[in-house]
Amino acid sequence: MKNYSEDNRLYHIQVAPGEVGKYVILPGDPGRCEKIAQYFQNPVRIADNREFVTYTGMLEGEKVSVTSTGIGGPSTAIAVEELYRCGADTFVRIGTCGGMQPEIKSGDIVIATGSVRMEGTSREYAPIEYPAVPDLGVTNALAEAAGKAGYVYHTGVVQSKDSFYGQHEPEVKPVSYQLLNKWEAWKRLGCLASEMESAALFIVGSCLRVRTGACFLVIANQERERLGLENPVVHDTDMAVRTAVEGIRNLILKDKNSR
Ligand SMILES: O=P(O)(O)O[C@H]1O[C@H](CO)[C@@H](O)[C@H]1O
Ligand SMILES: O=c1cc[nH]c(=O)[nH]1
Repeated sequence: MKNYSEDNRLYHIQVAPGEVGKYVILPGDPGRCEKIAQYFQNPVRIADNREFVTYTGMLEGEKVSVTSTGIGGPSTAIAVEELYRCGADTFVRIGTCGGMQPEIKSGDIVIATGSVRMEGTSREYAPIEYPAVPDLGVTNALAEAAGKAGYVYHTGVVQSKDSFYGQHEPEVKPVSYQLLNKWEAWKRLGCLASEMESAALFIVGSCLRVRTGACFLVIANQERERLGLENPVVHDTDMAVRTAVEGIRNLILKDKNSR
């Protein structure tokens, strides 16, 4: 495998093999990394290149890391591929999302059991018939963490797309006929929320045969807005971050017990 780098570091994330743990938390926003790393013991900043910021520390005696993916499938796929080459094999995305069903409220947590592949990246890895699904063990560990903490959480299918503004202003786009009709279909099929990275994460994970999972903070819900229901905007990602960190802790403990 070619690193395209003069030293041992992977080209985009600028991390060298061995500098990350097997367990990696993946926020989209680089600004979220330091906050997440504070939940680790002895966190060390490893790299900061483009949208990819990485810290490594310890949790339950295991090396764990956090690397930001930036927005969207292409940079998420790069982060996962390069982290895998550095030794990671378990990936948990923590992101923000917009609710799609009336019962999904701002401040709730959504845990993905699958993702609609309305994005381009995953098509360069697997035929569209193949489902974007996370690992069941990782997903259960996240649900257990959210439940134990007493958070309001929902499990179900989320929609991954490439255009944030295609989600929020579909009517002014030249392809409004497509965006609006598909959004309606996803809603009728019961999609809980919309975000931009989980389909790529799950499909790249399937290709690499590694474990993936994803949890999200619902920041708002345009469908509640449309129905005239209360819809405040919530920005504090702490509950979703804790769900990811405690989910990883659950997995570490389970993995140790099954060795
Ligand atoms: O909060 P993050 O993890 O970036 O996730 C969501 O927020 C961004 C859009 O605002 C997209 O990346 C979307 O998936
Ligand atoms: O509505 C939203 C909120 C966060 N991220 C998205 O992709 N959409």
